[in-house]
Amino acid sequence: MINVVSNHLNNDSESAAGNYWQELKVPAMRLGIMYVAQAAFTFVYIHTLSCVGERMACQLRQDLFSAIVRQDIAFFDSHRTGELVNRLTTDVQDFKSSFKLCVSQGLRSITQTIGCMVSMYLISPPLTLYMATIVPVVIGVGSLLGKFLRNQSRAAQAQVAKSTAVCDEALSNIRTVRAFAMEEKEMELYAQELEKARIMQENLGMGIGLFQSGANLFLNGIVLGTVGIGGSLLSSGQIKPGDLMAFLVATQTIQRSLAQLSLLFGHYVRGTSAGSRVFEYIHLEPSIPLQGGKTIPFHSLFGQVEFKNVYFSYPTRQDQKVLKDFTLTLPAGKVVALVGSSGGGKSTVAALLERFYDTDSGEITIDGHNVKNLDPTWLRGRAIGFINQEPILFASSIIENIRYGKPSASDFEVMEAAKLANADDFIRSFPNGYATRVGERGVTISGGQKQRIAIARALLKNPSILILDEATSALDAESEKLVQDALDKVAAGRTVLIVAHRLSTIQNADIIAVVSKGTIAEVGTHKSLVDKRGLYWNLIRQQQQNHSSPSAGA
Ligand SMILES: Nc1ncnc2c1ncn2[C@@H]1O[C@H](COP(=O)(O)OP(=O)(O)OP(=O)(O)O)[C@@H](O)[C@H]1O
Repeated sequence: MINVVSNHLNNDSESAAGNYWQELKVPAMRLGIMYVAQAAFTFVYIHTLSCVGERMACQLRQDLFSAIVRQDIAFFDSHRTGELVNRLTTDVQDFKSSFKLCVSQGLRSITQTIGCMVSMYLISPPLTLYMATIVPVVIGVGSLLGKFLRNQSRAAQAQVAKSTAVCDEALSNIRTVRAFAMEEKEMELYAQELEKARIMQENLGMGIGLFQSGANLFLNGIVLGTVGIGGSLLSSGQIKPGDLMAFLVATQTIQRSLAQLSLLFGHYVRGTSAGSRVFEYIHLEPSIPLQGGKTIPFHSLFGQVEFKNVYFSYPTRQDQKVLKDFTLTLPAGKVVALVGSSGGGKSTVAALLERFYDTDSGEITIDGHNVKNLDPTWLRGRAIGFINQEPILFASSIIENIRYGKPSASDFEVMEAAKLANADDFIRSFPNGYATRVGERGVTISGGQKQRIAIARALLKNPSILILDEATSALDAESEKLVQDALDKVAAGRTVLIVAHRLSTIQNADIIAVVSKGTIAEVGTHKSLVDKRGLYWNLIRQQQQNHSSPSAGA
């Protein structure tokens, strides 16, 4: 009996469950489809936003880097590397994060607010009008405060960049820091700059916090105001209780959305000020463009250089006239050496020929063409070779460092250039030969070896005009002979401008010009200048005394 009842009951409950399932099947499936669609939308939305953000950051970094690299040398005289790197990294990152956050959360809050406003208007136009008059006040106050906080944010970000610059400088020059036992001092300096940044960021945080708490108070006031005005409309029968309830729910949703927006405000402030720091350089036009202008065909380029009444001050130090009425001719195919006391302006002459800067007045011509009318990329990339004898090597292989002189050069051409520069033997003596990687600043090879790699690099370019900015640091006798020998080979058949610091190396120059206080004081050959017993003769005597004094003392 019990079994029968229980079977019956079971049959009953099974059929009830069956009916129940039949009724629920369609809505449950709809709900399931909705959940899957929601998951799919969430995925598409997050993925799309992430793609847009990353592509934007990547593009911004590319644009910013190419804008920075294009800037005048004067720009780099007044901006520290660390600050520039900070814009490329931290500022772009801040801009991207704020953009993603503001778009994802801001869009939701704004659509929620608009949607609720519409339904509120449908419920009660007078109450909605009251709401609508208050929202512009919030926006107005927000914009004013936003402007103030954006300036604060910009200042704080600039300070962060300054601290990064201190850190960058110390790490880039770690050998000097170590040699002078300045680690503690550098740590202190960095800590000081960081501390300033921390205070500025905290003040900014306080400003944003004050704005948010004020906005919250204000928004809660709106809800209270709605209750008050709604109550009076209710008592006068202008609104039904159910509608007032619905209106209040919508008001609270708006309040939550606007509170969410006020939270986003801090990110918006940081993002826009980071963005303006990024775009400031992207929109900055250099005064000396990289491209544009005439080129002289290789076969008709003789390399006669003339400086005519050149006056020049560095843009960062306008009040100091570095060159004054500087006039000098470098005949085609001849070697001209600039000598003179330190700070006289010799390296400046070389920098002007490379058009790192433009003259204030006067002109510099190559085969009669003003360098201002020549294509700067052609001028620096093809016409002029620059060998700084304290060269910087890139953190890559030796072969790539030499190929920097002509990216299209074959391995054979690179090796031929290295042979001419007396570099092939020492490069092959390394276990990895030409594939040997040199350190970040080429620190894994000696000074003389670095110089010969730099000479090979310039040789590969095969320029008509060569500038040799002589090293101030002396090499040992053997190394110096190898370097000098390589230089003699590389100089043959070209117009050469030597910025000389040691007079012993330039006695055979065709012309020696003594630069003093930004002008040519004497010019002639070694013999004629020695016979003259003037400034050049004095310089030689000074150097001889300097060289002989240590041995005299010994
Ligand atoms: N980038 C720069 N910005 C501002 N002033 C500079 C810059 N480079 C050099 N100067 C200044 O210009 C003057 C000439 O410098 P320059 O390097 O041309 O002299 P130099 O004769 O080559 O000296 P040295 O023999 O010591 O290398 C110096 O007073 C120097 O301080």
